Amino acid sequence: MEIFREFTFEAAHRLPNVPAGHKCARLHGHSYRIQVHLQGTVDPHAGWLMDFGDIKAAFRPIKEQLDHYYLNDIPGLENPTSEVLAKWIWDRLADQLPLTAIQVMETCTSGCIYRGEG
Ligand SMILES: Nc1nc2c(c(=O)[nH]1)N=C([C@H](O)[C@H](O)COP(=O)(O)OP(=O)(O)OP(=O)(O)O)CN2
Ligand SMILES: [Zn+2]
Repeated sequence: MEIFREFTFEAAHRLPNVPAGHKCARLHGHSYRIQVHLQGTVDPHAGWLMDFGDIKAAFRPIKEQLDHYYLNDIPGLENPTSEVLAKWIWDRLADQLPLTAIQVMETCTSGCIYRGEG
């Protein structure tokens, strides 16, 4: 069984390593949507794998670091692509939750899914 919880935050960024003239080199912002996916077995009495509220509690300190900040200023996010951000979030949750995936949506149509691979 797999469950997920979605979170949102607003942040600004720019991508420092894109080719000259690329629009993403300019300062801009996104309404990020993050899905935290995890796996486990359903407790027969509770009827759930884990309380969604516990996922929310684990994500809270991450949201506090990201929401309404300039991502490039945050250690580890100097080049804040979706891919870098997904791994950054994974690395901060993996010791607390049985993660299967972190999905980052930068826009309604663009995002990435990180499953803990290298
Ligand atoms: N593989 C990646 N490609 C791009 C990333 C990224 O994180 N990983 N990021 C960006 C920019 O941050 C950009 O803001 C988002 O890209 P894009 O899908 O081009 O967004 P738009 O809203 O501008 O798309 P349009 O449909 O063209 O308006 C770029 N690439
Ligand atoms: Zn962007």
